[in-house]
Amino acid sequence: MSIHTKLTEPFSLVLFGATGDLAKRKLYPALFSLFKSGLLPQNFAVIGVGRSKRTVEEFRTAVRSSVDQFSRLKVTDENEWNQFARKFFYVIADVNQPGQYQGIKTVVEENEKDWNLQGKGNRLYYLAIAPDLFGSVSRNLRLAGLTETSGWKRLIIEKPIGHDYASAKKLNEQMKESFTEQEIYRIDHYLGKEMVQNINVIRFANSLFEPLWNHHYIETVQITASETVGVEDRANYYDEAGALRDMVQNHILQILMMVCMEPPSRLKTEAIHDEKVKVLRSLRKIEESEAAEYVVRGQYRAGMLDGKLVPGYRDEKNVNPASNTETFVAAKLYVDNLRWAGVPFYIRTGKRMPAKATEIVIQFKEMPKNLYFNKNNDLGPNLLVINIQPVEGMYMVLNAKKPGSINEITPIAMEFCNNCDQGTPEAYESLLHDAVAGDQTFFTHWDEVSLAWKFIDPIRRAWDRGEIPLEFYESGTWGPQAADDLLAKEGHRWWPVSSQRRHQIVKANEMVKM
Ligand SMILES: NC(=O)C1=CN([C@@H]2O[C@H](COP(=O)(O)OP(=O)(O)OC[C@H]3O[C@@H](n4cnc5c(N)ncnc54)[C@H](OP(=O)(O)O)[C@@H]3O)[C@@H](O)[C@H]2O)C=CC1
Ligand SMILES: O=C1O[C@H](COP(=O)(O)O)[C@@H](O)[C@H](O)[C@H]1O
Repeated sequence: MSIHTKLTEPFSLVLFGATGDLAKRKLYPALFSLFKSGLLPQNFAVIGVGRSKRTVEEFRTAVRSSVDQFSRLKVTDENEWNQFARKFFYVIADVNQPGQYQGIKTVVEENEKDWNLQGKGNRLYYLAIAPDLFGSVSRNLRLAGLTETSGWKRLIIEKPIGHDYASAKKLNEQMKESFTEQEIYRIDHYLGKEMVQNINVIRFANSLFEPLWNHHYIETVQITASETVGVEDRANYYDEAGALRDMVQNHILQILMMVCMEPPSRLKTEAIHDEKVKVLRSLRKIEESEAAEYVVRGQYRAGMLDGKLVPGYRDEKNVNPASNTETFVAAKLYVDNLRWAGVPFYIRTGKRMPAKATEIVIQFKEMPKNLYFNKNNDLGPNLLVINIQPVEGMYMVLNAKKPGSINEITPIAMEFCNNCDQGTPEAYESLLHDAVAGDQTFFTHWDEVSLAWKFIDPIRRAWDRGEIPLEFYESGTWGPQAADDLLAKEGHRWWPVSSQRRHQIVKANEMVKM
């Protein structure tokens, strides 16, 4: 649903994890931006839950400081702020204690009474807490009667959903005891990003691209999600998870599905999910014995980034000094269906790389080189680059005549920037909006989660057996040499990321000649 659609139905948002990092950095700012944009209904309430002792006033003050610090849209008027702040409540509760849900119920019911909606309020339960608590919260919500309403009830959960297929399945079964699949909203925040949502439009609304979007015309597809940050203060989670579970199982595979899916029969949630799931079903399985051939894992060492020396992963706070956790993954994937037969999809993601960039490069097949225009061996392939972040947009690299020459070729670029002139909604704004609106299109279905784990698990097992080397890369570089070799074997190479070159016509010469 368009984020510009005003939400009109009253609702209660019960936010577990109200004192946590996600709430502070993403959720309160997103709620405020939605409010400030006039998209929230007159009647809504946010009931924060945590064990930390806070008065309602203290909680509202904490929400204010998170909005001031992180919100896309800023508070410009104290009346506006007071109207927003009045919607926030706080309940001290340990989610493992069923008896402590009564306090939550009281606040929810009081608000619903004020809105003349006794017994029929709409309720959104957001679990911004560790996944091992999801089962217990779902059960306790039901035991406390909080799932009994003739309005709608929905459960939003965050990743990671388990650490492998078996644990994800168990979690899912626990949640299913209280919520149906249609009521469970699994967040993959990449699906809330503007340009990820734009992939379908770029593909299916342009007769320029749609006929070419297959193995007849596309040589390779590259998906890069690079970060400059290291593990930061999340080592307790990350050292267990690693990049394969943290980024590939969810965000990267979601992007892959969007790039590869067939046109849906209708622009409806079910039809889109069906097509995405078919991509995962066609994804060539990588057996444990093949992991070394298809996947590279790396870990950052100390190095220079932005002119500063940064420590190696094993020296980071709370990381096991002998850790073999991967902070980088590169892989060669194949989608074995008629559209994509033989096209390699190269993916890479890593921390402590030279730039923050999420990009998709569609590399088209080259023109026959023996024809007219390749005298100087300077005829490069056409590229379509979809910039997901930080710059949102796309550009195409084409070939044209060098001005003044006879038949000399020069690469040229055509660029579109989505967020250069004005900001676009943050992923969490869009996702919160859709969850309240009841639109599951950009949330992940259980089939997607389960198939993604089934794809990842054998690779993980191969690594856990320790038979495949962990490659090291210096911080501030594009990963280990093995990641370049993976492509070189197929006669390909990574295209340099371009999104650092903000608001600048792309230097296609550099792109093509590097
Ligand atoms: N932070 C991020 O950017 C991202 C986070 N996520 C996911 O979001 C979830 C939350 O992450 P994050 O905010 O970083 O985690 P934090 O550790 O910062 O916060 C955890 C929250 O859980 C609450 N909590 C923990 N145990 C209990 C309990 N027994 N009863 C009640 N409340 C409890 C804490 O409140 P209190 O201490 O007051 O009890 C706190 O509010 C996780 O699933 C994470 O994987 C996903 C993507 C990005
Ligand atoms: O889910 C996660 O994503 C972030 C990267 O998100 P982005 O929106 O900044 O690209 C990553 O840093 C984190 O490790 C992972 O858990």
